[in-house]
Amino acid sequence: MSTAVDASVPVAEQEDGTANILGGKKVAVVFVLGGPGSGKGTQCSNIVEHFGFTHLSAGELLRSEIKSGSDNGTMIDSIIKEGKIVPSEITVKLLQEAMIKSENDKFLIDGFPRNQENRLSFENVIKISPEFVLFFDCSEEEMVRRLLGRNQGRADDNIETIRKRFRVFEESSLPVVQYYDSKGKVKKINAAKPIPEVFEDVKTIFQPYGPKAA
Ligand SMILES: Nc1ncnc2c1ncn2[C@@H]1O[C@H](COP(=O)(O)OP(=O)(O)O)[C@@H](O)[C@H]1O
Ligand SMILES: Nc1ccn([C@@H]2O[C@H](COP(=O)(O)OP(=O)(O)O)[C@@H](O)[C@H]2O)c(=O)n1
Ligand SMILES: [Mg+2]
Repeated sequence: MSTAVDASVPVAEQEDGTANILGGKKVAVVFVLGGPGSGKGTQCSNIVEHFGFTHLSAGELLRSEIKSGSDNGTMIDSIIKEGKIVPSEITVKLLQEAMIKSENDKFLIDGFPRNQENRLSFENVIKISPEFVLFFDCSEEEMVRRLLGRNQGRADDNIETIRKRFRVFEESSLPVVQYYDSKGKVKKINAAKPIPEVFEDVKTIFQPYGPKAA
């Protein structure tokens, strides 16, 4: 594994004194938040392509854990079908393993932290503070439309679970956004626009981190 520090990555000085070192390398983390269907995964793919980040979707990591038949799989599956949030120790461990395994030093962490427990667990275990939080703002009406049209065969993309996910987002995830906002770390994007227009706004934010290395 490369331990070189890429001086071109403007890793922010952290006011809490964390060094943002993981497995011997200095890393930059961006948390990507927004309601279900706001376009987090779609825009993360664009950011990977243009700015060379590694995309880690907490939801994808949990779904792989179910598919792998791990001990926790059945429990994770029922929590996701209920639209609830999986215990942080499971999700943080999956994120930590993926970050250590990666050669990259810039990570988009999509759909995490989804509650204050997620946030504190990441802070305590991984000890990395995000450069900033990218927040996709979109109406529920538009998000429902997108989720019902997503067609990825997801067990949680049905109207009953979608309603539950919206409530969890409001009650548990928005307080995390507010927490980071109080620290001046939130970059809010109007996610209701068409995909290319949203990406124009995203690009402006990521300009200091790119372009992707050849
Ligand atoms: N700006 C947009 N306008 C219209 N549809 C979108 C937009 N962004 C994403 N989508 C579509 O909406 C669905 C949900 O997007 P996704 O990126 O999976 O959202 P999230 O990860 O936030 O749940 C997908 O089918 C995607 O193609
Ligand atoms: N940090 C996280 C992220 C996702 N999840 C679970 O995984 C589900 C799907 O997350 P996701 O990020 O893939 O969903 P979208 O917002 O992309 O639609 C969530 O509704 C939660 O049940 C979790 O428990 N903890
Ligand atoms: Mg997603």
